Amino acid sequence: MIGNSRLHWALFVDNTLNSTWDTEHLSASDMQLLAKTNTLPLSPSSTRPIFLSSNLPITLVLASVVPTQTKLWQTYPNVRLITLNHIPIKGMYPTLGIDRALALYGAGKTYGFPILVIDVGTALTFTGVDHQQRLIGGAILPGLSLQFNSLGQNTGQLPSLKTNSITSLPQRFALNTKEAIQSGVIYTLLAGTKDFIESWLSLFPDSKIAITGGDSDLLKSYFQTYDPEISAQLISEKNLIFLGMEKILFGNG
Ligand SMILES: Nc1ncnc2c1ncn2[C@@H]1O[C@H](COP(=O)(O)OP(=O)(O)O)[C@@H](O)[C@H]1O
Ligand SMILES: CC(C)(COP(=O)(O)O)[C@@H](O)C(=O)NCCC(=O)O
Ligand SMILES: [K+]
Repeated sequence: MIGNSRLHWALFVDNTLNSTWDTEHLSASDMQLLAKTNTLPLSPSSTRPIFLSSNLPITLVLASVVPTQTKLWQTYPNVRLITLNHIPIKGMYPTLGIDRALALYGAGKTYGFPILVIDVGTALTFTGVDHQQRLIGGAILPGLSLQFNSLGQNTGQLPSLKTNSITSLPQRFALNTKEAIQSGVIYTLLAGTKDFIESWLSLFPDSKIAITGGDSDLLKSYFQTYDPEISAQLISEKNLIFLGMEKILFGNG
C-alpha cells in the first residue's frame, strides 16, 4: 500500500496475512535495482532498505494513492494493481482513495456492516458504509503531522511540532507556544472527531467504529482521557487495508 508518507508492506503466505512492515518511499534507482534482481525491501522506515529475495517468484500486489509512486512500481515484474473495480462496495465515486475503500471493506468484512473507518494518516479520513455495503460517504482533513507542519512552515514564529513529542493531553488554555499549538490542534481534532462519530451513530446506531493509520494510537489515547465512552467504542486495527486486500485477493471471509 503506497500512502502519502510511506510504503506499507504485507507478506501473504498460503493466502493469509503473514506479517507487515513500513518503509520510506523508494527512489527510481532503488526501484531499478529491485526490478532487476526481483527483490523487495524489508526494513523499518527509519533505516535504509535491505532487500528480501525469494527463490519463488513473488507477486507484488499494489494499491496506491500516490500516482508518481504507482508509475515507478509498475516497472516491477509480476505486479498487480488493485483498483476500485475490485472492491465490492456500492456507490463509490471514481476518485475515492483506494486506501479508504480497502480499509472500509476490510473493516466491514472483519467487524460487520455498517461501519465507520477513521484513518489517522497523512490525511485524516472518515469513511462510512451501510448494512448493504453501500458507501454513505466521508470527509478528509489534514492529519496531525500535516497540521503541525503547516503551522511551522507557514508562520514566522511557530515551530513544527512532532507528534511523538506529545504523550498526554495538553492543558487546554496554554501559557506557552508549544502547548498552545498542541492544545489548538488536538482539542479541535478530538471535538471534530467526536462530532463525526456522534453524527454517524445517529444515522447508524448499531454501527461499529474502526480506527487505523500511523497516528491512530495517539488519537485513541487522547480519547481515553477526553471521552472514555467514545474511546471504548473505537476498534483499533493497524491492518485494515491488508485485511481488505486479503479478502479481495483470496476471498477469506
Ligand atoms: N515511524 C513513522 N514514520 C512515519 N510516520 C509515522 C511514524 N509513526 C507514526 N507516524 C505518523 O503517521 C503519519 C502517516 O500515517 P500513515 O498511515 O502511516 O501513512 P500514510 O498516510 O502514508 O498511509 C505521519 O504523518 C506521522 O504523524
Ligand atoms: C485522502 C487520502 C489523501 C488519504 O491518504 P493517506 O493519508 O492515507 O496517505 C487518499 O485516500 C486520497 O488521495 N483520496 C482521494 C480522494 C478521496 O478519497 O475522495
Ligand atoms: K492511510
